[in-house]
Amino acid sequence: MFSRIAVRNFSKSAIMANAIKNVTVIGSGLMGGGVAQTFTFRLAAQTGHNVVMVDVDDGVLSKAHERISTSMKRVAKKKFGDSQEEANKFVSDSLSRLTTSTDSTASVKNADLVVEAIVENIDIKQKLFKQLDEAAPEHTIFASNTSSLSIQKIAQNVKRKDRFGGLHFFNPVPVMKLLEVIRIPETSQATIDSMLAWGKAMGKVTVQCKDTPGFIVNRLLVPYQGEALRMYERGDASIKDIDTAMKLGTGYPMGPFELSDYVGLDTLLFIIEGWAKDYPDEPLFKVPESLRKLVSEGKLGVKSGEGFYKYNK
Ligand SMILES: CC(=O)CC(=O)SCCNC(=O)CCNC(=O)[C@H](O)C(C)(C)COP(=O)(O)OP(=O)(O)OC[C@H]1O[C@@H](n2cnc3c(N)ncnc32)[C@H](O)[C@@H]1OP(=O)(O)O
Ligand SMILES: NC(=O)C1=CN([C@@H]2O[C@H](COP(=O)(O)OP(=O)(O)OC[C@H]3O[C@@H](n4cnc5c(N)ncnc54)[C@H](O)[C@@H]3O)[C@@H](O)[C@H]2O)C=CC1
Repeated sequence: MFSRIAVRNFSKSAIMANAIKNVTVIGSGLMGGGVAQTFTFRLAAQTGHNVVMVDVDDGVLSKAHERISTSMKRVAKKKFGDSQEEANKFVSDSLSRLTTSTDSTASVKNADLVVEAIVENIDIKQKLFKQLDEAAPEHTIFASNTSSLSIQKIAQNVKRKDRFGGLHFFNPVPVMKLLEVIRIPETSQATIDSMLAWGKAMGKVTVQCKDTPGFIVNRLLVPYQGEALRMYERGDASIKDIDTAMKLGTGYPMGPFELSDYVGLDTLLFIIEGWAKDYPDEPLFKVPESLRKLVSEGKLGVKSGEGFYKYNK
């Protein structure tokens, strides 16, 4: 009985995921590159899908493509250890379904799903989606990977609000199993079902959430990171000891300072500043001064070579 239900559920999601043949990922930095990598890897097993990876910066696109290609070769070597021929075929078949573009509007002309992962700026996201709304076919589903902005605000200038939602991935995307699926009041059930099915087809475990600040994970995680910074600022414990305590005391893979460096201190500051502005009475959204100082000094974490810790670039 259980297995019959499972089979029925699987085939329902497989059918819905199958309706999505062409996916466009806009923004190919840390997150978009990871999203495109995940989609390309999964698509290799499901013929007929195509991924377009878009960025305004040609250099970012070539780097992302190179990273995907290197990872793909590594995976192929593991998968087809003794057959170089099969490994090469796997890599070339997969990469033949991945194209790159610097033209956002042209890239959505055949898209069934668009995942936006551009800079965390409401004006730029709104402007992009307005252009995409005019260029994409009527059935295309739009999703934002925003960490902290309101999906409703991002969708403000878009007519297809019933085909708009959030698909929030986690860093590093190919490794982290979770995908948050976010609805706005106008999002249709068919859109949510397609997004859930797509997430599952991409190997993710999905959870659903309303369009509230930080959705599930960041609403809990960002205040925790803020509290760790305030604990350090008060002099209650050192950065290293707080990280050690949370790793060994709770089993987290990274302590709050390591994780902040990993996510990017500029990204973290941007999230907290935005919420502090919108919710001035919420003490958990207060901006920690030590965070502001590091960002003003250009110390952004792993990506800049220094944050709370130093890294070899
Ligand atoms: C800000 C937001 O909006 C939301 C967010 O993203 S919040 C941040 C969420 N992310 C986290 O909390 C990450 C916490 N950290 C971790 O889970 C782990 O430390 C980690 C997965 C990053 C690294 O784990 P680790 O075991 O120390 O790393 P490592 O042994 O190097 O790698 C494990 C595997 O992951 C792979 N991997 C690691 N980083 C990767 C990346 N960036 N891309 C692709 N693969 C990666 C490695 O290749 C390795 O694969 P194999 O086992 O096939 O060789
Ligand atoms: N950094 C993180 O850990 C996470 C970030 N996010 C969200 O993902 C989104 C992207 O973040 P990151 O990848 O970290 O940023 P990033 O800075 O690494 O990448 C953003 C990319 O978007 C490109 N871009 C900017 N404007 C564009 C436009 N109009 N059209 C096409 N490309 C454009 C930039 O050239 C850059 O390559 C943000 O909304 C962020 O909040 C979500 C989960 C985790």
